[in-house]
Amino acid sequence: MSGALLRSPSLRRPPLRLSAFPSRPLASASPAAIRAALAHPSVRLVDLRRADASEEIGGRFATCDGALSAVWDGERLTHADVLPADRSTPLLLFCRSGRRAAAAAAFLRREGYARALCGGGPADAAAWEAYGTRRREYELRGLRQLLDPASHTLSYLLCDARSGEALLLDPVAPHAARDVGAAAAAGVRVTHAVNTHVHADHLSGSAELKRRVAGVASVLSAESGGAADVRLRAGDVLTWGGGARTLRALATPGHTAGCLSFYDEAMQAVFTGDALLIEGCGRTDFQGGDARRLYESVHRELFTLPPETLVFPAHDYKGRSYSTVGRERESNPRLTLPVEEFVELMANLRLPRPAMMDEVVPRNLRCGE
Ligand SMILES: N[C@@H](CCC(=O)N[C@@H](CSS)C(=O)NCC(=O)O)C(=O)O
Repeated sequence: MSGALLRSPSLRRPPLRLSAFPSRPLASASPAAIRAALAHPSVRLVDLRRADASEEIGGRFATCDGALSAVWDGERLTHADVLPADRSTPLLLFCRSGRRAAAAAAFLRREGYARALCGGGPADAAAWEAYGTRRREYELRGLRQLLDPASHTLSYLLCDARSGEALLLDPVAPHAARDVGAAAAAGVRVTHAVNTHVHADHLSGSAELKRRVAGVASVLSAESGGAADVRLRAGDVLTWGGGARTLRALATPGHTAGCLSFYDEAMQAVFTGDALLIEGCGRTDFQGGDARRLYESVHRELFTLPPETLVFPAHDYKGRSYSTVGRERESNPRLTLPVEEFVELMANLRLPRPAMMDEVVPRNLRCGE
């Protein structure tokens, strides 16, 4: 059977019951219905976009406080388990214009989320207005989020159009050509390949980028014990983009001994490596890992940032794109535990060792050489 036939909705799904849907199933809810949903104490907001400059309108990425990140692949939510298990929870879905949200809301209603509503998006001014004070705007300043599906690593291309420079955070070796191409497409050239830590699950792309682009500097923390062109310490500020752009290194050890997070205050964003993940955190069972240290450093360095700060982790295993400091501080299921319970939980995760660890850690101590 052809792929097209296999994907045909009519063959895989029961026929639609129109009575189960709003009268305009592929339109956004009315502003009044959006306001009513927002007033519900257990409503969950779901953003179906990647936090990526391609989703900006007029140079601004607009979103809503507390929104969950989820992925709509055109047919389904790729990881439905990011949603609340209780299917009676009211869900207000949004994207850029409301198109993806409308299709996803209809899908979720079929899946039993009877109160899933399409809440439009920032390109639908009437619907977006209804979100009132929950709306928030960011300048992503040319950010591109790039995924390695094999290791679920999220790399970040930060572009500075004015200087023509770009910085790559946590590049993955097999994707060096893609990353250089993404920079070229944005009209910029990579100058820095920054590693939040010595990764254990994939080979750092820093060395491969250096081979492909003259003048790239690899960056790693000094505390990691590794070698790099630039070795940073906590509190150091990495300046790039012709001097116009900065990343402040925050010490967030505990997943490994030398983990740094990078704060871009102008972007209102923090790149957390494997220290803070969306609704999770990095494991602490190798490379100088220490659960208590992780807990304390995340609470001290990250949870004290402004709550609206966007959180960009180096991994997500459920396809999510971003979170915020406020959301993680309030509801991260691990890091909201009392410290002793957190330490015990982390000691009992029983995760398998990353398959490539023995091969990649020695090389990542040299930024992938
Ligand atoms: N299965 C993967 C490794 C998965 C894993 O261990 N992820 C790490 C980050 S990469 S070292 C982690 O900290 N996970 C936390 C968690 O709760 O999952 C592989 O084989 O490479």
